[in-house]
Amino acid sequence: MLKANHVSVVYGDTMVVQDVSFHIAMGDWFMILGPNGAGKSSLLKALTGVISSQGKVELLGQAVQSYRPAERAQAIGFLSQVQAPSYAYRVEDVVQLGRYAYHNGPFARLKQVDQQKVAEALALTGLETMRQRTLDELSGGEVQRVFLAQVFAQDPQVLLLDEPTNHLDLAYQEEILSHIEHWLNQGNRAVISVMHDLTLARAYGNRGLLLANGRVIRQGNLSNVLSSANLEAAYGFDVQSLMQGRMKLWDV
Ligand SMILES: Nc1ncnc2c1ncn2[C@@H]1O[C@H](COP(=O)(O)OP(=O)(O)OP(=O)(O)O)[C@@H](O)[C@H]1O
Repeated sequence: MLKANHVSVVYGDTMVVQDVSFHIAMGDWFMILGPNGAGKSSLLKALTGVISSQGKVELLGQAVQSYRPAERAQAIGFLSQVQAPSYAYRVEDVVQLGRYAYHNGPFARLKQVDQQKVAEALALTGLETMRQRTLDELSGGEVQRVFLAQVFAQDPQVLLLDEPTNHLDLAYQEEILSHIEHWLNQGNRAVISVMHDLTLARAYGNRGLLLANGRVIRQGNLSNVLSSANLEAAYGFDVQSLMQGRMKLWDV
């Protein structure tokens, strides 16, 4: 459903993503992994077509750069790393904005299908009872769920997520990722996410790639990608021994 062919991203005179190619099939949860500054977010943004890149990204057989903005928003849902609402919007208003791509302007009257998609998104994220509350009355994890509900309401075929569990405690991490997994399992969909937590990436993803200094160290099934040797090549130290040593702290 999505193919990246020889994608590179250049800022000024620095190439931060170098000649990356991969494909994603329906049902995949594809993880983009690697250390800080590796180029993960830049690659994700290049996939959406919102930043210019070299190479080609093809979504559903069409170059993503050639989509009109509304068409693109109907195909791709993008959840960025930082959600900083500057106004105390109501939960249902934020979720309804996910239907913006299907209308002429944000104040258009919602049709029955829009109401249904909003209701489904609120149900999928467990926000039905909070729909009248304002964002300033919610916890950080609940706010993250609201923005996830917004991209669910958008009803895209591919969801791009930049660190969806950032700043969330363990319970909320599991909750958000379970909601995404549930969404993915409804069929004809795919998820691509940038993740720092390698254990969560293993638990929820099936395929992915490991980036370091803008280059792919390895891609494919995560069990192969996340080998001890690949992790050491990407992070510059023995990641698996560190994680295993930390796990021993929990032995009683
Ligand atoms: N708009 C920009 N202009 C110039 N340089 C940028 C820009 N955005 C990111 N960079 C640089 O590009 C490199 C890759 O950044 P990117 O955010 O893609 O990395 P990342 O792997 O997502 O990092 P992190 O894990 O820290 O979020 C970094 O060196 C960063 O400083």
